[in-house]
Amino acid sequence: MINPSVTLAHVRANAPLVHNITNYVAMQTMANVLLAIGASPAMAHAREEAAELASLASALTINIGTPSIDWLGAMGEAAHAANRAGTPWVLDPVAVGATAFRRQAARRLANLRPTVIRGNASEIIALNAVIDDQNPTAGGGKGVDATDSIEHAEAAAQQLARSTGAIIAVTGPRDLVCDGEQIAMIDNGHPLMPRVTALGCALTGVIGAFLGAGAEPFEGTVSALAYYGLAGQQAAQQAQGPGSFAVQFLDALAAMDEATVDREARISHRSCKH
Ligand SMILES: Nc1ncnc2c1ncn2[C@@H]1O[C@H](COP(=O)(O)OP(=O)(O)O)[C@@H](O)[C@H]1O
Ligand SMILES: Cc1ncsc1CCOP(=O)(O)O
Ligand SMILES: [Mg+2]
Repeated sequence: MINPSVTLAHVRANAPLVHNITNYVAMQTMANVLLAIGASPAMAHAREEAAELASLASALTINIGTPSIDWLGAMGEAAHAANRAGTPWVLDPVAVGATAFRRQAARRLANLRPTVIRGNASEIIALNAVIDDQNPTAGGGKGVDATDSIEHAEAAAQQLARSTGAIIAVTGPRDLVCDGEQIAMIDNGHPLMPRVTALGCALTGVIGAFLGAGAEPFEGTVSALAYYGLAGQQAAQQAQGPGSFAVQFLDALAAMDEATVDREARISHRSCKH
């Protein structure tokens, strides 16, 4: 039985420092989302300081949305520092199927033992293909957007969990979390969420905050997804479209009543099929 409110309460009480090496598009949205949930965000991608900051933080997130060679060096050093410090870290393989450069970057990072990997269905299918040395074009995706269904990504998520040792979170109209043995499905969320850029990237930060507040990785990831989706549902009730939704969404994350999360989280659990 997962109680999403427990970790939300820990985040609010402890304000974990979350170090993010994220993309130019997501930086401000992600920082605002982390502040709204009660965490303390820090964005830092210089190679000169990435490892030092990662070893101070409660959690690290690494996102390849706008990659460059310099940033990749910082990402690798930060991931190693997090591993040395026993700090949880989350990988967001944005648009990994799109280019050879992203495939190479994501393969290197996924092999550095991330605690959680979160992506949309197409990203998880593509990353699994990369790690498994399959056809590099496996997994559709249109740039940063998904073209595959969650159901279609289930086998890839399971295989990727087993090959990397990470918890795999696949997000979309429904969310799926897999640790290689068990699967949780989360049926919260709203169709306006993918109409605002960087809400997936910001969610990666929220997972980081939940783990940084001490949650066990599988439970913490499921809890973060349920809370986030529920905030999307609440925001949509007030919104006129994507613009006002973005504003309402921050307010909904901040105002979320902890008992409401436990009551309205739609989480189901089962074993993996194979
Ligand atoms: N069609 C949808 N209906 C409900 N929730 C959605 C939908 N698409 C995405 N979401 C939610 O939006 C958030 C970001 O997920 P997603 O759009 O898959 O990430 P990304 O931006 O990385 O592709 C998640 O909380 C997910 O549940
Ligand atoms: C549009 C875009 N281009 C490069 S990164 C990025 C943001 C992607 O954000 P998300 O994966 O949360 O939609
Ligand atoms: Mg994304």
